[in-house]
Amino acid sequence: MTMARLNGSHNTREWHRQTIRLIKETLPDLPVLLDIPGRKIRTVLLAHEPAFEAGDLIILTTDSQHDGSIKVPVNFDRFHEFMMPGLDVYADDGHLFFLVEEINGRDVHMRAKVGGVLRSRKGINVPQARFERPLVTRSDREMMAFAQENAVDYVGISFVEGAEHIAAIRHLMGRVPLGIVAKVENQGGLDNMAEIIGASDMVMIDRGDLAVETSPDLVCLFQKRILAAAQKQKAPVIVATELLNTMIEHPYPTKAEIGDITTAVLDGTSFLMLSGETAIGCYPVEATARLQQIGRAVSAYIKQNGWCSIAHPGPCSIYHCGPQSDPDGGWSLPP
Ligand SMILES: Nc1ncnc2c1ncn2[C@@H]1O[C@H](COP(=O)(O)OP(=O)(O)OP(=O)(O)O)[C@@H](O)[C@H]1O
Ligand SMILES: CC(=O)C(=O)O
Repeated sequence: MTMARLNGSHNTREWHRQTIRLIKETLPDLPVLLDIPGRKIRTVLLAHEPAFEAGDLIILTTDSQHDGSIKVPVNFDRFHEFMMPGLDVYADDGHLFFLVEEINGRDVHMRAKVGGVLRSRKGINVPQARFERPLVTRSDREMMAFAQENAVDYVGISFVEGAEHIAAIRHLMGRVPLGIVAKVENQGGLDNMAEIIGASDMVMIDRGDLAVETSPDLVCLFQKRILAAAQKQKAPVIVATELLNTMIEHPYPTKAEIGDITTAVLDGTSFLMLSGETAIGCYPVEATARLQQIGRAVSAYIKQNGWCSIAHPGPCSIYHCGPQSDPDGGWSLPP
């Protein structure tokens, strides 16, 4: 493992504090990346996580009194103002989707298109809506102070759509600068990828949100474009999400997942990131080892055979396989 990523949207502050301390005690040289919750809209922590069938009515609300049993609150209190009948709403990286039928005060009535369970703190995406949210929220400020207090190395910033957002985050950091990982996860991020790459310290291709916000069918091509743009600027990139998704439940990956990792390495990714596999999966250790094994094997083959679509391939390990890496494969992290 060459970097540990913690997601500030899950678990408690105390859990994060203790986990950061544990990482620093155990692996003092391992960089820590903390994702700041940012502008991503999510369900809140629910006492009741509703299960439903296709065709059932589900109500999202900005009335925080609810607990999920009748209505499901979301963490953006103006959400209802941007909703209208006919909009598509996606939840949980697009695994669940709904059609808005009616807005009633703070409640958004939606018809489920597929069955499932709407769980706590799952992302809510409405690609057709343009939410007016400040670049930096109150919870971002608190989380940034927490990141600085706990001396993490990088913060991950969601839904970056331009250099202005990165500048606002740098300003917020003041005298305690941390590395900034810009998460490219919507059309705005794609449109402005060159300036985002230039302004940040590293870019993350967040395939979960990016797929829902744009097109799941084209996300692999978007990944290639971002990787090519980053190589032009010699900037490091993290490819994230579903690399070994079946290993959440099974001890072995599919050939398609191995192919996905191979493509990312061939296209010059600097880091490969697991998320659900290690956050909630049954095989976190196996998934981590397997990712490293595949990355190393692919990098070694590329090197031996001089067969690669990029100029300077380097060996690969988890989170780490850089075209711009040194001859031993050690990616030098920006100070
Ligand atoms: N502590 C946790 N408790 C429950 N589920 C979690 C926890 N941490 C992560 N998950 C789940 O694991 C999966 C992958 O986690 P990931 O960190 O990618 O979160 P996410 O909610 O998709 O947010 P992001 O878009 O910022 O990555 C998601 O389905 C997430 O809900
Ligand atoms: C990792 C992440 O934030 C995503 O895939 O959306």
